[in-house]
Amino acid sequence: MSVVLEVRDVHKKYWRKKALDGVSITVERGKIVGLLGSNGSGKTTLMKLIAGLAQPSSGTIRVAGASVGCETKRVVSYMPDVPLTESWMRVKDAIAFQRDFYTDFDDAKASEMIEFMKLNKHDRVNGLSKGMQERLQLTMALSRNASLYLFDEPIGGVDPVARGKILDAIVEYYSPESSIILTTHLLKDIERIFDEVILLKEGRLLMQEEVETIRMRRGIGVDELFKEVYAEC
Ligand SMILES: Nc1ncnc2c1ncn2[C@@H]1O[C@H](COP(=O)(O)OP(=O)(O)OP(=O)(O)O)[C@@H](O)[C@H]1O
Repeated sequence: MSVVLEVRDVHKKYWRKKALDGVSITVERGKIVGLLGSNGSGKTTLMKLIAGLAQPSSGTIRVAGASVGCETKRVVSYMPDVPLTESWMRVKDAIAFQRDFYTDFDDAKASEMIEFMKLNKHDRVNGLSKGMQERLQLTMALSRNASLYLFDEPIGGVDPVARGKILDAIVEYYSPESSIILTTHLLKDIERIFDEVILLKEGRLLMQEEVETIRMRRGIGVDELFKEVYAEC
């Protein structure tokens, strides 16, 4: 199976604060990976570095074989933990913005997702609830045919009933040729879609392991593992 992401010995410092401290991970194509850790462990920082929105202090990051830069930004679809939309936009403007910006934008997929997410094209984005705003961001990110999707807390504001359906949509709308890295604190709800998990603590990599291996070797799920590992936090 081919590798879509290679992170080697990455350090990131904000002044004296070490946000990432020698992190190395590899993600293969077709995998859905949970990037987990307590608050401030470095998850968003790692995503920003992979997306090319910040530079590592040292170390290397390669996406689909290329160093992070213009080329990799074309194949990485990033949904940050804050909305990407402008206050004047309606839902249709936000979608059009994404279409204009990215050549891999898939109109058919976007239309299907807008319907599935129960979004109204004519609604103003600044009038959307937190959950609806997240549905829009997810629609924008998943409507691209990217190689790597990075979702930072994608459904924290979505109600529990819709959450399950949206998770199913994530699995359905992403291509098996691509990979997803997703951060979340809603482990109980989301762990079922993970193939692997990466655990960060205070900027360091604690483990990268397949969920199946965790279940087989330790006899516990990801939610329980998380509670064990971060018990003292
Ligand atoms: N722009 C910045 N300037 C200074 N320090 C920062 C900056 N961004 C992040 N940090 C620090 O780096 C560390 C890692 O932050 P990061 O946002 O990556 O954590 P996180 O795991 O995503 O946290 P959370 O689960 O709360 O979203 C934290 O100590 C944070 O305060």
